[in-house]
Amino acid sequence: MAFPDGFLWGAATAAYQIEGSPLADGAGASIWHRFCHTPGLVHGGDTGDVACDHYRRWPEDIALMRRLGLQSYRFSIAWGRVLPQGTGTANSAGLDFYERLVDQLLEAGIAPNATLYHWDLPAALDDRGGWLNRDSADWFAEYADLVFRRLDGRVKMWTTLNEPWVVMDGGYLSGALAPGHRNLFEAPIVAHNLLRAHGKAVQAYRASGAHRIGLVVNLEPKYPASDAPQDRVATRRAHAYMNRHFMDPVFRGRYDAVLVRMFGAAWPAFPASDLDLIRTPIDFLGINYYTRNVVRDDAGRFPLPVERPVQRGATYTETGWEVFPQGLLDTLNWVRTRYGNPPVYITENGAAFDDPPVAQGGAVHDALRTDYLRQHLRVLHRAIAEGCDLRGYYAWSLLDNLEWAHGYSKRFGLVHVDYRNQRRTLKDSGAWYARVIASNGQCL
Ligand SMILES: N=[N+]=NCCCCNC(=O)[C@@H]1[C@H]2[C@H](O)[C@@H](O)[C@H](O)[C@@H](CO)[C@@H]12
Repeated sequence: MAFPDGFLWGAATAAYQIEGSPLADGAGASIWHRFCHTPGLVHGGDTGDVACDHYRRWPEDIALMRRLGLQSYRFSIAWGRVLPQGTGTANSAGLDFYERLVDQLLEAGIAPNATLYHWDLPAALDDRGGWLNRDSADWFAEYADLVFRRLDGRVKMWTTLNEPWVVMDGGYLSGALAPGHRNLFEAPIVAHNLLRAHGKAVQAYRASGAHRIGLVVNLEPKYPASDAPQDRVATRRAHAYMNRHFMDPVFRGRYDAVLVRMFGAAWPAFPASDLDLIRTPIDFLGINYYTRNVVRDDAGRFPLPVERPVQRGATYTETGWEVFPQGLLDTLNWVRTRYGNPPVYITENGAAFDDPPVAQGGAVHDALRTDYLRQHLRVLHRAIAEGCDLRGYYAWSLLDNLEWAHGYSKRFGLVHVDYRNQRRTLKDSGAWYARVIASNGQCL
């Protein structure tokens, strides 16, 4: 099932999850450095102090990307490496690191796809209120403009934010992610400032950039557990809270009324002009897809109860997510029909499984991951046939890495990392993905 000519095949990572050396060469600490170094918050007390040591081993990792035949590599830039205090004086060593990485990617024939914010807010800005401060949109635009002026042209695909929903829900409601707040009144303020920051960065790009910029969202289709009215109402609420929450303002210039009602008194009165900023047109949408959610009656409770009722006969990943490729097709058709069929890249898709250990001779027989990826790629081919403007796909992740509060206990990589000695081993799924890329999907 060949994909269209020019379909872009890649893999993705994020700075704090792979780089290590979070304070090297003048870099400023991030909220994830602080979060990991706060006892009890991350599995096993794991931190990003070393991670995959990519800050030093990036040439070796580019060689791995060449071996996979990647056409593009999605990575994120650590704001605190570039602006240690978040604003003000730039750190040339930090900019130099990303410039060298980009230049070598281009040398290898791999198109860089840079994400400006993948959750690692400079701690100095969190001390000034972080995303709760309306000034955060200006701080982000200053950072974005600095990086655009340094790298645009060599980087031709930019995304502003990675998964603002997770930043809001994990960082300010459940508290499971940095900065670990649990405050219903903070969540909509953070979401709104993230969206304003996105809009200001897009406007900054239109002033100086010459290529393409987008936004990356996590979309998770919601299905009612039954046809009972209370299950259907709960499903619509879950859909409003996660999926329409950011898509509606960015593409339609207004918030979902169901969402506003759910927050009730916790929903502030935002200036109408903010929505004009937020809906500044983008060039493409990045969708991170992992799983679906089956939703039962929430009895009107908010925040929503986080539950994933077990589906008989389904396969589940190590993060507890049901393997449900149909949800990816349903999501892509929903985006196509509700938001005017924007150009879409799958910017993350993958799974953590309990991989077998590295076998003698260096192999990792991760058949479950290969099967997960194959099922989802086959669905993409159908989505294109059904009219979705799907431009490319990035597997999550190039390397096993720091899975946030799960620490190093969950492995998503196409490449195994032995954290004791940083040895990389290409897994069977990685070798298989290389064949998919080489055949433009023909071998699926
Ligand atoms: N309720 N509920 N919801 C679950 C919704 C899933 C949200 N998590 C993600 O999408 C994260 C994304 C992240 O970019 C990457 O940095 C992470 O390593 C991967 C794997 O975890 C995924």
